[in-house]
Amino acid sequence: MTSTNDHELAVWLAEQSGAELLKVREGGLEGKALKDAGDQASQAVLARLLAEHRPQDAVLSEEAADDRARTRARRVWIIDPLDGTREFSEPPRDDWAVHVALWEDGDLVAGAVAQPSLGETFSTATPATVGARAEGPMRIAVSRSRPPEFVNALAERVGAQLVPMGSAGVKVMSVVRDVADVYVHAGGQYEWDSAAPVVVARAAGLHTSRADGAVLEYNRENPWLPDLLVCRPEFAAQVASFVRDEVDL
Ligand SMILES: Nc1ncnc2c1ncn2[C@@H]1O[C@H](COP(=O)(O)O)[C@@H](OP(=O)(O)O)[C@H]1O
Ligand SMILES: [Mg+2]
Repeated sequence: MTSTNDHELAVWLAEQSGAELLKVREGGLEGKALKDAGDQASQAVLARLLAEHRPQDAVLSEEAADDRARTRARRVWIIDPLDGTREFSEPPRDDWAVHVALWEDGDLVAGAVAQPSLGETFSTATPATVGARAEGPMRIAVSRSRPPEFVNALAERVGAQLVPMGSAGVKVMSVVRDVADVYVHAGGQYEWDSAAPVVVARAAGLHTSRADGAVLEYNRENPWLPDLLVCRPEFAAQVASFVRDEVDL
């Protein structure tokens, strides 16, 4: 790839890694061996290509030692080489993703979320348009393995259906794709789980915040960022006020 802007680079990186992950998945491994092979292969692709194409930039990755010098850097790539590792190891599930985000001077500025099994990449290079929502009750995307404790009470309060699926990126993109209206999470996550999905969702005009409505901050010394709300803007106040009133975050 020749020189390119950060938005296009994010897409290309996520798709290069996605192609590698599809190959790994065809390789006959299972269970933990497949998870580990996927994490390592995708990390290797992203680390190599970032070093080649953006040698000056810092990187925060789920799969690499955290060099805290990044907290003094102007530009930091925040990457999750394989989000939804569990689902990746359960073929033919398609709810896993590659996350590539760029943080610059205080906020997220570019990103891509590839869903290789769907052959789709969502990005800030070509922001998605979120159309009119499908008719019917509110749909809340939640973790299939670790849903927040309060989601059943929230669903009952607002008359919503729960839509369980793997991967934070896939759940955020489900709101972009009008498969869900809201993704709310609490109880644990790191910056790499939400950075790329959040910048892509913002570019599509969606609401993004902490679960209680507070501002999301990235490239902090401690990358623990345990809760998240991404939704159609019209649902943000209702969900965030439920979380503020009813949940100990
Ligand atoms: N309680 C928790 N603590 C730490 N990480 C969590 C978590 N709940 C979810 N996550 C992370 O968020 C991502 C999406 O999870 P889920 O599919 O359950 O919604 C996963 O990333 P990885 O697959 O990259 O590890 C998972 O590890
Ligand atoms: Mg992750």
